[in-house]
Amino acid sequence: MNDGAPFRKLSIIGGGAWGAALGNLAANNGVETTIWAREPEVAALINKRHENAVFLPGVKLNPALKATPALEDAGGGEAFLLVAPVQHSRAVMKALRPHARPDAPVALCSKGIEQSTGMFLSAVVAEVWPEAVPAVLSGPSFARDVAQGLPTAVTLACADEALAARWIATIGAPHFRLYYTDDVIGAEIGGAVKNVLAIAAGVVEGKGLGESAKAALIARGFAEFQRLGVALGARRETLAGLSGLGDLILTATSKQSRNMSLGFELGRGRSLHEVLAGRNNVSEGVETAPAVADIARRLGVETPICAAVADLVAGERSVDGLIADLLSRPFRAERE
Ligand SMILES: NC(=O)C1=CN([C@@H]2O[C@H](COP(=O)(O)OP(=O)(O)OC[C@H]3O[C@@H](n4cnc5c(N)ncnc54)[C@H](O)[C@@H]3O)[C@@H](O)[C@H]2O)C=CC1
Ligand SMILES: O=C(CO)COP(=O)(O)O
Repeated sequence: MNDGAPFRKLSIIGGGAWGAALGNLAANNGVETTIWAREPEVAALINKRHENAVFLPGVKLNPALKATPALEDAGGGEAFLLVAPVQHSRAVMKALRPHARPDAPVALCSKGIEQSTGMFLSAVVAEVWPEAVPAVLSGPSFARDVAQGLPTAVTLACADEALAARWIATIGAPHFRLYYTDDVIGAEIGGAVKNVLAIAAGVVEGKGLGESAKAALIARGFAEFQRLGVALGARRETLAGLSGLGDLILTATSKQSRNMSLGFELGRGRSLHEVLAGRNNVSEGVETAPAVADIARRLGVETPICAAVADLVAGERSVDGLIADLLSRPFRAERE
């Protein structure tokens, strides 16, 4: 692909750990970058201490990075990175739209499915901000690793290759490598479903079921999201790439993942309510699990692990009962 020019002015909608890490990348590239942070104290910390001490403590950010708690003040970007939790993204996009260029490029960086509608974020954007041109950024990348300059590679999906080149120039870096695809839905599916499977992987670890069980869960989980992905029109190469298998491996094997560590606590016997009450950050898999189970049911695709996570977070079944069910499924051919 040809090189693109970076955007001159970027707005980042969402002041959590990921918004801060991405803002840092853009500011390091000389892009005038403003983060909208919902919490005024987060905006003040970024402006005054150059640190998001609430969601990404201990990491120094580029002093040129600015933040505001007023959404209207973040509307002036030539382009937008959307990094709010998925369940709040529709409301935030609606509120932002009157203050922003209607045809602005929007890169979707959050990972999940809107529970109330079963929609991926590209479909939500098409509904509430129809002239905006969407891209999807997804792949194995913990905010802390990226903000500390550790090497990372992710997928940038966009139907418009020239626009993708501009995104790559805006946030890319030698330690943050972006690989281009035009398979937007493929990139979205990986990021959403891996969070659900990471909860299951955490349960396996919390229950002490062993490394072999974990590997089996990852492989059979990958089979689920391939079946679902293909049914939704994704390409297999995307599902097997950074935004799919790559992110599944990272998230399902590291306790740095909020989804995996949440599953771990559930496996240890704590209730979902207890685990969530002790956290200020987002675990997208909790709301995405029922959405994945619904979509799969509608399409007639079998996703037993995702369905088990949906039952678990709904409080409808116990960990032990769900594990017993999964282990007593009939033997079958691996390709099915
Ligand atoms: N943290 C990471 O390593 C990565 C996160 N992501 C994705 O980025 C998205 C944001 O996650 P993080 O930045 O990690 O968040 P976080 O967990 O660090 O912080 C929570 C964020 O949720 C926001 N929030 C809470 N209630 C809200 C509401 N009603 N309306 C709007 N915003 C609200 C908070 O202001 C805060 O910005 C998620 O979809 C996540 O899956 C993607 C890649 C890496
Ligand atoms: O998406 C991520 C890494 O690629 C972050 O995962 P968690 O949200 O589970 O921490």
